[in-house]
Amino acid sequence: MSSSNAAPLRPVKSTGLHIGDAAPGVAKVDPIIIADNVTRQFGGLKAVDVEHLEIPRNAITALIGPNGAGKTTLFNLLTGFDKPDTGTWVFDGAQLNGVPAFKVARMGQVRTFQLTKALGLLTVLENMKLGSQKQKGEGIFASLIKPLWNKQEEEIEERALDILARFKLDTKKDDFAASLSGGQRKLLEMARALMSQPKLVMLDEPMAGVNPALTQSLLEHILDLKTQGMSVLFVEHDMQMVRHIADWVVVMAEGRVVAEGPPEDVMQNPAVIDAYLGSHQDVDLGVVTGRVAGEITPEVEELLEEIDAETGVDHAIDQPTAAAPEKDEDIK
Ligand SMILES: Nc1ncnc2c1ncn2[C@@H]1O[C@H](COP(=O)(O)OP(=O)(O)OP(=O)(O)O)[C@@H](O)[C@H]1O
Repeated sequence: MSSSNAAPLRPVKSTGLHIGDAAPGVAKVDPIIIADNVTRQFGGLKAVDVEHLEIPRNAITALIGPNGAGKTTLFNLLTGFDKPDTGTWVFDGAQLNGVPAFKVARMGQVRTFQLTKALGLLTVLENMKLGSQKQKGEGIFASLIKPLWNKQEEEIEERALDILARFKLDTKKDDFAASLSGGQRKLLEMARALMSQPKLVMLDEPMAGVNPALTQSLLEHILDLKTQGMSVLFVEHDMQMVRHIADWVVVMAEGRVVAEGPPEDVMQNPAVIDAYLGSHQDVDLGVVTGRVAGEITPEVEELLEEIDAETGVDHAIDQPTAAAPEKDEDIK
């Protein structure tokens, strides 16, 4: 699956990811991350207390849980941006605890970052180039051999332009990143992460602040990562998105993993429903975004009306629509 011009399809879910009953800490058939006894304490508060967790390879895993559950802290630990009090974890066969963030990224585990003010002052293309790893010209000896880094520079630019075209950002390549809309920034953050040719992409709330006009496109790109052989781990509060694209869901509460399993199972768990799902839990986001054919139930209509009221955009409800809306009408 590639561009948003593709006919709307239900995402192909990966199944058979685990061994035995789906319960917290369950073993995976082919894990890309295996974590053990990872804890992180802030004063008297144990923000993360994960006994055992395996993240499946070449699948899309959602990390959900209420505010303060420890999701971001766990992300920070796994990516080397914070140090645990205890614990070990292996990424793609290599011990990663204690490895600093830049090395973690070089080993193929990247996370997206919000565009900071400083990065906003660089162009879209410059941002992309910064995302690439192992630049030969960075070494002292290599930097003296001009043809070597010239060639590499060309390769990096070519890859950047190719990825930008996929994300429909190629026409913006010379614009300052700060001039992009909120949704386009989210696309750039993801595009930049792909510059390092990662094995695992970690996304922190990819849908936060994104208008429904760009939701479909973002979903397609995340699904596309799996098609290309990558693994995805994302934190998200939008349960429709989780239900729609996640192959596996890990639920955290008070630092611990309290449930895990395929989304349809986890979301039938009454405790999970009560604690974590919003008022629109029965609405299929795919139908709302026009990605999949589906009944326009009163709930879907209600959600569309809410979205329209918030954005001032009139969403036609002829379902399904084949192409993603061209215009990005982000909420600011
Ligand atoms: N640097 C810090 N210093 C002190 N306490 C912290 C720090 N970082 C996180 N915490 C606390 O650790 C707990 C877990 O926070 P964390 O941000 O990981 O949760 P979360 O699940 O990502 O929440 P949210 O969904 O709101 O982003 C919270 O109680 C938070 O206040």
